[in-house]
Amino acid sequence: MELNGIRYHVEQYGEGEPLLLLHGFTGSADTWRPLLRSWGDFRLIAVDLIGHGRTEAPKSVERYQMKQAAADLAALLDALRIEKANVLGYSMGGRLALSFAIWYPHRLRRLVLESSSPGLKTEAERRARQEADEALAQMIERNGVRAFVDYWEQLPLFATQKKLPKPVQDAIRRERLRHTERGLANSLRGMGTGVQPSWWDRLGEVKVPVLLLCGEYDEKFCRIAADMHERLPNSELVCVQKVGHAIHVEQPGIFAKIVSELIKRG
Ligand SMILES: C=C(O[C@H]1C=C[C@H](C(=O)CCC(=O)O)[C@@H](C(=O)O)[C@@H]1O)C(=O)O
Repeated sequence: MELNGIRYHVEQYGEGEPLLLLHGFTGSADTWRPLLRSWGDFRLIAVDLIGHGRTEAPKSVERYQMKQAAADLAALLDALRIEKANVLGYSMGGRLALSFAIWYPHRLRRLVLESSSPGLKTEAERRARQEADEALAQMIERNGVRAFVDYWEQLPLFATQKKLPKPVQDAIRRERLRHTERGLANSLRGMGTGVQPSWWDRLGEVKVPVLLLCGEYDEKFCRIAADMHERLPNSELVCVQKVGHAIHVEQPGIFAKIVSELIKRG
């Protein structure tokens, strides 16, 4: 469907409480496929975010900015005639979900943030990250998606995924390889961790119930989640044991159960 001039790939499953699913960097709506049956009593809306998968990857970096991507989500809910939705974001998708919560609080029922962050606290951190992400974007454009995926999947953040069954690892790799150089490079430049607004000082504005999820072995994002938990007025922090960054991949059953319980809690 077209949202603010961009052709988005959107998948819908089931009926009931609307649950908007936002994948991470290098992900897509396919990220959530193993979980669809677990959430059969929700109205699931899974999108390929801008520059990812089957959604358009425009040339303009500005079009990927958080403000625009959040406006696209509001347009998506309008198109689906959903006034308020539960929004679940993983990693980059969580940064977008939180940005949506700040800019469109009246469109939100509950928020689930898996292994995510509100951006970076200081201008110095943001500047350094922007430079690192620009270098990574240029590497993608110079060496191609396959070389980037080879590098990306070796990050310590994803070390625990090496213990997953080979077919699961292969599915993650196939999903990552499906993107274009322009889509990934411009996603980093437009909505990367260093370029997005920092929400650290505005977390007090998020009044809806927030479920913060992190994986025990993902120390960095567990520290971020604990800090967010201190600042959010209505949040719950769950540290899922014996998993890393991508909880929904490593323990899909536990992940689905925790999320379902939050949404059904009313
Ligand atoms: C490596 C760091 O940051 C990246 C890590 C995770 C985020 C993500 O969406 C990865 C999803 C995946 O590959 O499974 C990504 C993002 O938020 O855009 C970050 O760039 C780090 O150490 O901060």
